[in-house]
Amino acid sequence: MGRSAGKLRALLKAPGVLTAPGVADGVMARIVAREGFSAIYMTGAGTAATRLGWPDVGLMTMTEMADNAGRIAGASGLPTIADADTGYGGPLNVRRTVQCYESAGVAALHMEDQSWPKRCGHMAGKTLIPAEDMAAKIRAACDAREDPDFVVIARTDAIAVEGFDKALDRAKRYEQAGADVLFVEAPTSMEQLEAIPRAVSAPCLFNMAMSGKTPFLSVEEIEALGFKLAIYPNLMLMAAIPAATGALRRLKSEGSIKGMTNELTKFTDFFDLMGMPEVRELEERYQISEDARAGY
Ligand SMILES: C[C@](O)(C(=O)O)[C@H](CC(=O)O)C(=O)O
Repeated sequence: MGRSAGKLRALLKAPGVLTAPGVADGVMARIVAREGFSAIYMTGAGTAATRLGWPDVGLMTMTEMADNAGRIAGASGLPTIADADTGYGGPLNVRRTVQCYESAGVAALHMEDQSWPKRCGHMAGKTLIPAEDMAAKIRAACDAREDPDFVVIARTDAIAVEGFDKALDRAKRYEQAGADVLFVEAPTSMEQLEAIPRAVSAPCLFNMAMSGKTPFLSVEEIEALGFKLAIYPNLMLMAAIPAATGALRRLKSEGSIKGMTNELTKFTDFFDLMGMPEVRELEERYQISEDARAGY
């Protein structure tokens, strides 16, 4: 996990678009690492869903989010880009947010210009803070980082509230305030998507949300548009929900799990995914036998 922000900066400089699947827990984080992705994203919507069973409407607190982000960074070992909602207050709160995320082992956070309580960027009913207040929060975030490589991503939710041109004005303003990466939330057309990376010189983030507001584009198309980082916030959760629902329905209808065991992850594969080979190696290194364990 050490120097993960530096690793993320290097990945952002490399050719191509950096693809960061979104997760909210350690199991999903392990899958992303096993499947060979080089960066990971902590979704706020998925975190609210996974931790609380509630939607993304500003119910999670800063420390809960930082804690979850740290667990994901730890379980995946990957440079972690984490949702930090609005930064949880004014510039002073933002400073503390950056410090907490950084000490949790996160490489980057994104912070948006919505007022609190925020809502998922793809939902109706958003409101914004003034651009100058957001610019001050971005300056505070940049000042607060201890590792100069820690990546500050500024998000604007202005498209749905003030229109596309104002959203681009905000993005430019946030770039001047020091944001390393710009995230213009919920563009709705190819014209908008083409204009965003051209409007600023900092790298841009593409949010492949599942709402359908933003066109579903391939990684090649995202790259051709000039975006540098693509997040897939809830892809894995959306894939897991029908699978889990199907298993429960079969349990109900068949009264047993016997008929589905071939389709399920095997017990040993599950623990291997969770790092059992590493545990075995460590047990060997420290000579932790069953007898020794009995003495602890
Ligand atoms: C990026 C996002 O903030 C998230 O929480 O992952 C969400 C994603 C989503 O709900 O699909 C967003 O507001 O876009």
